[in-house]
Amino acid sequence: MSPYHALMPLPKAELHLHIEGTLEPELAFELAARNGVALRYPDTEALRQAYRFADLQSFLNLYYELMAVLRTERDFEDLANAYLARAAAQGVRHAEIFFDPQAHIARGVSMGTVVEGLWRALEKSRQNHGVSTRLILCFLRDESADSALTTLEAARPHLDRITGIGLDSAEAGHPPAKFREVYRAAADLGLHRVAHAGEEGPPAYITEALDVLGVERIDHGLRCAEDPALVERLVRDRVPLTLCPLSNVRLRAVDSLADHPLPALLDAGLMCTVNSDDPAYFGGYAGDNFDAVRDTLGLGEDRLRELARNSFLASFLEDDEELRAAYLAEVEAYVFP
Ligand code: HPA
Ligand SMILES: [Zn+2]
Repeated sequence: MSPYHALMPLPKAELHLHIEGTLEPELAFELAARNGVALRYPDTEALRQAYRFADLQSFLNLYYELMAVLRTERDFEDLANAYLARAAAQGVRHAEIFFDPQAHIARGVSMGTVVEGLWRALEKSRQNHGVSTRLILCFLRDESADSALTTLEAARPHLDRITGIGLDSAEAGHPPAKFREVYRAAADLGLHRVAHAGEEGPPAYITEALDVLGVERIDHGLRCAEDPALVERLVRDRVPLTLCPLSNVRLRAVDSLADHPLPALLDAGLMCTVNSDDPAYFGGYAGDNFDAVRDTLGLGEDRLRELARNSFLASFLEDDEELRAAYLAEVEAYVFP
């Protein structure tokens, strides 16, 4: 990775971050010991050796397995605080954080434990870490549409903590339209809507997420590059893409970082952002992703500043436009080293 971390202080918002994907091996072992959960790896080094993925599914298998260590409110609080501290050290000023409640409920951990545990860290995040936050509840697209509706129902007592909904997990074979009803219900509740689309799934899933689910941002969206008419639409409507370059390399969505379409997507006029996805698994947090695209894709200062600006413009900060304006001013004032 980057020989030096020049872009760590560039102010940025992180818009594509799965909190369960920030579980570092050290914390996984600490929580396993605290909760008496057995892991099938002898130590952190052995666990790290398992971080070689052939595709999205092979990653998801380990991601869901390790969640077994998360059991109490305190565990979720500790997980979020560890992420926020690392993110702050990499210039993240605002984080919109995904969580996967179905994966926890299936293990007997309640929605309340997850949301209230995360909230303990999030409500003090500006004081403790200098990072503002939002929480986005994701539905697992390889579970049923009914399960998503039940999950939204379970979240109702906690909606004052939740800004929006998303859609993640195994994409291929699980088109966005499967979740039409729960997205309609979430819209009626005044929730923001995003969805993973075009990571492993085809460009048509991006179109469907926009047309059927009414999403405001596309998570990943990488494969839009295969459909020029879709790119034209995304440019015209200024639909933000939350790209995750290091994730794409680790999950083999691209052959190498040098082959990543980010420069071409920016040149096409798309509203791109750069994010970390599951940083404990993919080799880097937000600043690491910025450093990597600068070093490997040769993005210049104008493009890097544009990415940082886009991250705040695409964030769900419409309830605090003053804060968004302050962040945008920080981006414009930033002096590159
Ligand atoms: O990169 C991802 N893609 C889909 N689902 C996910 N859940 C966690 N990370 C991911
Ligand atoms: Zn993701």
